[in-house]
Amino acid sequence: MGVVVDDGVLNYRPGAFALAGPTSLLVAEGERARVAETGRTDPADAVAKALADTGAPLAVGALPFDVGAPSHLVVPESVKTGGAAQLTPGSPPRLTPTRVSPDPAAPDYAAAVAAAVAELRAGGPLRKVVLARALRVAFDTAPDLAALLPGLAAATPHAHTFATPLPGGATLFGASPELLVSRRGPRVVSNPLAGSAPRGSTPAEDRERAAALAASAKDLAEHRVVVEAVADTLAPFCSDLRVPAGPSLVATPTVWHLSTRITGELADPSVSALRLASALHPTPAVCGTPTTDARRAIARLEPFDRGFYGGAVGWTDHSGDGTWVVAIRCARLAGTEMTLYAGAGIMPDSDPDAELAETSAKFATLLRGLGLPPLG
Ligand SMILES: C=C(O[C@H]1C=CC=C(C(=O)O)[C@@H]1O)C(=O)O
Repeated sequence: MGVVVDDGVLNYRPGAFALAGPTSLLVAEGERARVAETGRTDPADAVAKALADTGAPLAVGALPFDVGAPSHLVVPESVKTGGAAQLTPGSPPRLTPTRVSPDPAAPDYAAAVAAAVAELRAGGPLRKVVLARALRVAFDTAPDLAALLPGLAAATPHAHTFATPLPGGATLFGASPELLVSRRGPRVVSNPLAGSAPRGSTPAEDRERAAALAASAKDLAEHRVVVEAVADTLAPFCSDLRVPAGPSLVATPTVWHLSTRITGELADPSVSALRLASALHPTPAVCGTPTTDARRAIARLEPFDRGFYGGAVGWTDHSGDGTWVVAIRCARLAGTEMTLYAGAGIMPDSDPDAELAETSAKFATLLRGLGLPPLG
């Protein structure tokens, strides 16, 4: 197998892996080898072995939210890469669902946030927890991802649009605004996001919301927790690590985020992108801090298994280069059932209604990009 470089438009076919960033595109098809299920261990060694055994240039796939669950990593049959981040251009199709049901219902999500706030204020170890909700959407006929992904990519030009097959025939797909880690030679980049506000409906309101987010003590503290965790994890791997003093603002079509781009030079160039991704995951942007307490709170307060939502999706090659994005703004498609996910970082001064509104704004990225009706 070789990597075919193609600067043109590349087609996505269902069952393939795709990761389309603002300046790059990778589409991988087929399954030459499945990397041995690796729950609770760092999968980087298993992937390196699979690449050495097969002589293949790279592996692709997904890490689940729960680090104790098996990852889904494969050595594909064929890989195409492109410089231009284009899937076949297209406008979003109109999807007509037969049923849309939130899980949990909005008042129950707000109650879970209130319970988390009470725990955060109680003086125990928990400092931040990310609580998610799901939207279960049913259709008469199975939606065609090949038709959906181009519209999603066009609607979210600054995100990484992705699709990755999951065990059992389902697919996780989405438009992640958050780079967990990329490695090119010795150069490492991570771009954590945390602290968010829905976009405004007029330019003036939009500017006000951005300014309020940039000045929000709650959101700045929520963001700092993530930046500190990412920097602390990367520091032992790096001879040089640059962490900006404060965050900047980035916008998705529906949400403002606080963002910090962290860059570094690897001290040991044999450390792969996947090893860095495994060390970083789960960051407090998807879990909370301390990690173990946050994971326990999530298990108690969320009524569903996250599966691969909140995990990581990406590729790593034989030289150790790779790109891994945080699996957010995403959905799981299994036949005629689609489950969308959105979470929010809960801090001691979180307002349950504001966190609910934040998750609704996050759902809107995907709903719009897929041509689904807005939340009622
Ligand atoms: C967990 C999600 O977002 C994370 C990433 C960016 C901002 C976040 C926030 O402000 O809460 C979350 O930490 C999600 O979109 O499902």
